[in-house]
Amino acid sequence: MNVFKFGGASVKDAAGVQNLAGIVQDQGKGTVIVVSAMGKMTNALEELVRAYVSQKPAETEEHLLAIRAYHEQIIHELTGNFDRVYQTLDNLSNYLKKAPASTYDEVYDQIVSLGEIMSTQIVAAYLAELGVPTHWADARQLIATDTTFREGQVDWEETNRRISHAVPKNAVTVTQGFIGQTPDGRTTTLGREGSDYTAAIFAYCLNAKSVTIWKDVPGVLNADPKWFDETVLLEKITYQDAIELAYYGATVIHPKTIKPLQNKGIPLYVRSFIKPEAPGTVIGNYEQHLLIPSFIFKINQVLISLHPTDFSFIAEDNLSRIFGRFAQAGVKINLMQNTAISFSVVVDNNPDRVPDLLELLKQDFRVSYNQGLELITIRYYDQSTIDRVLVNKRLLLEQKSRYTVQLVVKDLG
Ligand SMILES: Nc1ncnc2c1ncn2[C@@H]1O[C@H](COP(=O)(O)OP(=O)(O)O)[C@@H](O)[C@H]1O
Ligand SMILES: N[C@@H](CC(=O)OP(=O)(O)O)C(=O)O
Repeated sequence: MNVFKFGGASVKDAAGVQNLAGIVQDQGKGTVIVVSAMGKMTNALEELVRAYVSQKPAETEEHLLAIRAYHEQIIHELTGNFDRVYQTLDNLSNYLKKAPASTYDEVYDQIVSLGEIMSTQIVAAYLAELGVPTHWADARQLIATDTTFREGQVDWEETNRRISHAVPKNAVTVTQGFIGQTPDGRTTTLGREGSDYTAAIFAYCLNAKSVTIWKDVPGVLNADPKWFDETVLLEKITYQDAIELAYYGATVIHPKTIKPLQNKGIPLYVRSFIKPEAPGTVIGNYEQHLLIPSFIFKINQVLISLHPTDFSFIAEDNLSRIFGRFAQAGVKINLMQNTAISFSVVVDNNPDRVPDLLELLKQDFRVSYNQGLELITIRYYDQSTIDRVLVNKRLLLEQKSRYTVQLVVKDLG
């Protein structure tokens, strides 16, 4: 049994859905297909949430209409029974008529999760129309999480129990990435880009033979082609290297994806949905680590520096307070460095979270911050690779370990 994951880019329009069907039709029954929201729908739904929670009816309506039109356009170009998609759109419209009744993050999950619900309803209806025996599985009833909205933590035992009974052998199962449910039935999401992780959860629970994530790139490259002109396809990668690359921000794979697969020795293929016959990249149990340097760029970073307001050093008590504040604000640390009397942290400049974090930190520390920075990570670096990425950049902070260097820079261009 194999698990396939199709991200938003692969199903951004009707041609994408048809292409997916072409790839899936060659597969045996029993295959599980995990699908993300279509195109940039998650971003569009996020904007809808912002308008709705801040009670701007005209803006809310405008976003809703755009979301409806986008899905209707795709449906119009396909054949199949899409009643369930219209039902979901109507449910969303009704939900928005009432005033927001819970926290921002909880409302976010109830709304944003519908992107995945609609994409899978479209894909399942289209596959069924082509005569593929199709089973639409509701991932909310399979992936059990806690109540950490927008970053649901998976209850593996319960999820395993549910998934192992939920996948028929005589059909292709179509399910949603990115979403789950709390014990009392409220929808959660697993964190942005979390559909790869869903594929790994299904594969783990079903002891799958392999997972394939279908992307708009030939496989895992040694740098994001959006930033680098000359990239090299990495044909084979160890789980360890893949975890490190994803952890440092190579967005081609969600960082939580690898560990469950590594634990069961399930290979992860990253292949091109544009050129499905090409072998792509395989991640597995190999001896040899990568032989060429890999580059990871993260833009829109903010460097936050903290200084105690009294005469204390940055020692255990201050550190535990600092980490507590980051956890409270739900902000992940990309890099940290301390001296005796200061502590510097680099994080993604998320407008939903960073302003609250700064307020929390100001309660205990003198805080300064520097926005609009880039974080460059090079795995298997040497001096020439560092020199290459520093052209036209001002270096603010550098951190080296045996295999990895991280550079916080300001673009001077
Ligand atoms: N090392 C890398 N190798 C290949 N692609 C990368 C790498 N790092 C970042 N990317 C980016 O990842 C994108 C694919 O991931 P993503 O957009 O999340 O796909 P999907 O929405 O299908 O899940 C590529 O278009 C590419 O720009
Ligand atoms: N749709 C969600 C989950 C996801 O993983 O999407 P994608 O596979 O398109 O990156 C998001 O955009 O965050």
